[in-house]
Amino acid sequence: MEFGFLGLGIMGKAMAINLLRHGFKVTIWNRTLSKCDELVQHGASVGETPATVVKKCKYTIAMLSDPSAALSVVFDKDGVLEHINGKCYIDMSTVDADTSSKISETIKAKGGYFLEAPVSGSKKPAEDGQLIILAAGDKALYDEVLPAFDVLGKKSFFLGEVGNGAKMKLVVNVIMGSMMNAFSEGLTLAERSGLNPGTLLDVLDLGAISNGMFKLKGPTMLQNSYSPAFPLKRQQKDMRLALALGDENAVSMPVAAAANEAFKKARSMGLGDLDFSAVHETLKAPDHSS
Ligand SMILES: NC(=O)C1=CN([C@@H]2O[C@H](COP(=O)(O)OP(=O)(O)OC[C@H]3O[C@@H](n4cnc5c(N)ncnc54)[C@H](OP(=O)(O)O)[C@@H]3O)[C@@H](O)[C@H]2O)C=CC1
Ligand SMILES: O=CCCC(=O)O
Repeated sequence: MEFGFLGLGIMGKAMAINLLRHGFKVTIWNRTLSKCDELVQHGASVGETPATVVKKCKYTIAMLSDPSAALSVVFDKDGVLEHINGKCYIDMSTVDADTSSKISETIKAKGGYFLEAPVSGSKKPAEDGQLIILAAGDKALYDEVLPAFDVLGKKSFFLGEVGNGAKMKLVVNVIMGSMMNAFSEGLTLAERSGLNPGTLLDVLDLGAISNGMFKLKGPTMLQNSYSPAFPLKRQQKDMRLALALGDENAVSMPVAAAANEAFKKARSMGLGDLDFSAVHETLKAPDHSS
């Protein structure tokens, strides 16, 4: 099975390498061409534009930063639409439902097939083929590409009409972003009140709120180490999109709104390219209270 792959950032690179390792043929494209070099070593071919990739491959996956990138790669000159007739496009980027629907409707109107399939799980699960895939759209296409999803993920969900995958992903990430802020406040409170925050991690891990994120990020946060697995600017994008979904559905989300403010503050401090756990740094501003 041959796949096109557009977008070789943290996630796209790991996912495309995984497909190559499992015997899929992969033709790649990335806006910054130099990022293709490493994948060529793994056996990938390079397409000059998104249009040439789609022309060559029956199936093309995209893993792009945000709604504006997802739209640009489809609608701009030399974009996906130019050769989409009869071809299949699977957008795994985290975007809002409106963006996904706009892409879907246009692709279908031009004779193509569309599936949205955002993922839960970060850099390591992407490297290990342990993502959780939240697909929606064309069910026949979903069934066709399951062999690839089985390589990329540990579990795939088919959620019905286009938009449901995007919404599910945003709901998951708004919970995650809010949890990260509560966790960060707790670590800081432990430290400032004279407790050993390492012991707090052990206590948390034994109780009802033990979870993978605390386990993975806690030790590195205590070392002020924020090598990006999930860049903070992407988490803030997801908070923004999830809050907009809350607006549309008249859901009051004060916890998420406060978490979003913390991520915005972190971005304003120049931390956007670090891991989203760097929101922890916002609590370290000088304290003039005493
Ligand atoms: N990192 C993570 O843990 C997870 C991320 N996600 C989601 O996956 C997607 C990718 O994330 P991630 O890999 O971390 O992000 P990165 O910032 O590492 O990669 C972003 C990718 O988008 C490309 N891109 C950005 N703007 C444009 C544009 N205007 N036109 C064309 N290409 C563009 C970049 O190209 P270039 O190299 O030229 O900049 C790069 O390939 C995002 O939607 C994110 O929310 C989902 C689950 C986990
Ligand atoms: O969108 C990014 C999600 C990161 C994760 O699920 O760990």
